Amino acid sequence: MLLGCIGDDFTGSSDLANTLAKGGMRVTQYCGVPGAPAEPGVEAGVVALKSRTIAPGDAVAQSLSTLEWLRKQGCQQYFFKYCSTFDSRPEGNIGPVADALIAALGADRVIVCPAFPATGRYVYQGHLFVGDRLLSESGMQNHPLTPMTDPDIRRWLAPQTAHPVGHVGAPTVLMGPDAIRTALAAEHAAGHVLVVVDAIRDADLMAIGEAARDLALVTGGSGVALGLPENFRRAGLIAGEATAWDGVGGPCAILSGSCSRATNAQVARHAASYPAMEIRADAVMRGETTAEAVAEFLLGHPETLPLAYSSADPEAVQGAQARFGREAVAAAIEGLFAETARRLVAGGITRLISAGGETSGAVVEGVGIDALEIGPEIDPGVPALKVPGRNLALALKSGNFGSPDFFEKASRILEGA
Ligand SMILES: Nc1ncnc2c1ncn2[C@@H]1O[C@H](COP(=O)(O)OP(=O)(O)O)[C@@H](O)[C@H]1O
Ligand SMILES: O=C(O)[C@@H](O)C(=O)COP(=O)(O)O
Repeated sequence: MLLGCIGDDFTGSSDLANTLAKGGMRVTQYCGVPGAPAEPGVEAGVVALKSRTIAPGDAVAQSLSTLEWLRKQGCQQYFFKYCSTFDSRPEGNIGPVADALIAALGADRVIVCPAFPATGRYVYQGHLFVGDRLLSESGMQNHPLTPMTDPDIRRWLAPQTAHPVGHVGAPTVLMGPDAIRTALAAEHAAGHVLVVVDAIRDADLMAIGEAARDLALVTGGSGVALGLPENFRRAGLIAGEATAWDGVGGPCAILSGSCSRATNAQVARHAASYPAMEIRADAVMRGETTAEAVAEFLLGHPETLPLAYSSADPEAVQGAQARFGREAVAAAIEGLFAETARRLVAGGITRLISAGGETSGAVVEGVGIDALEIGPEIDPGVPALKVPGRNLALALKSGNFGSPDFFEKASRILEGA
């Protein structure tokens, strides 16, 4: 294994795995820290954690034990994957995990770059944009768990980390890898360990990737990983053969616990043409909606693409959180999706589509999956996935990713169409 990656959620990890696989690396996504060594031939290992919104101390502990396993696999470089919308809270977990990895690896200049131009995430002058809006006006200010109310990544990161935060601006990045390397050295000399690096185009990310060749640790969205496979290729370390991927036929079901704008639109569109069950937070909290009932509904429509969703608009989410508490609602809905997913797979579902990072973490844990093979890209940032040795394919969609017809499209690609 050459590149060892720690992902703070499951959709984000499959997004990173997708980028590395497209870059020609042989990638496996692991669901939690594996209990055994990686199988031979894996060039990039992406360990998915569900650590984005847990207590910072727990996120650090899980990330460090992941690092320990990755180090045992012989990795030459490490990547900490977080969200392209920098999802975090004033107490973490991006800063605390980055600090712990810096200490463990002795890293002294660490790129921080959530940019992902293919999905409209740009970093310019230290500020994060989604499309033509600042992050804090993009809908992310209403996220159920990590409301992002400040678009200045340097300012948002500062209270999360013990290190002063530096910046390499777009004018330098546009000059290419040597200029970026020199700027990182200057930031290092100025005492800045974590350095926010601007990027607005894939070409910028390729240049940053090249400049990162000798860095022990890189952090960011999947975009900044775009240039990393090329470093290994130039060094003659990766084989670059694509592994064959066959789809999986059989019944399909869709679970959506994401309340992000893109998902809400995908849910509304899908529900207009297919069987759909709305899961209301209040009914879950009162025990009126159970996993048994949700699974029964979905398994009752085997010939179609049935959907069950708790996706709701910001007012409904805020109302439920005010009545029951943010963490309590999230935990109850995630628990419901986990148990529903377990029942679906036990009931014969072979293609499972899940929308939302935390939701997907719950779904994968509910089904009990150790590792995932990476298949073709469904939409930018979302690959088709298959469970090795089982007749089960998945798509784990990040909340704000995917075209309006994502669910139909994913079902076709999972089938190999
Ligand atoms: N109707 C709802 N009311 C309140 N919280 C909800 C509702 N539906 C889902 N949630 C919670 O909101 C969170 C959504 O996060 P996630 O699944 O990561 O989606 P995204 O990828 O869009 O961020 C989850 O913890 C989920 O359980
Ligand atoms: O970088 C991204 O945007 C995604 O890979 C990701 O991490 C998304 O997280 P969720 O929106 O919570 O699924």
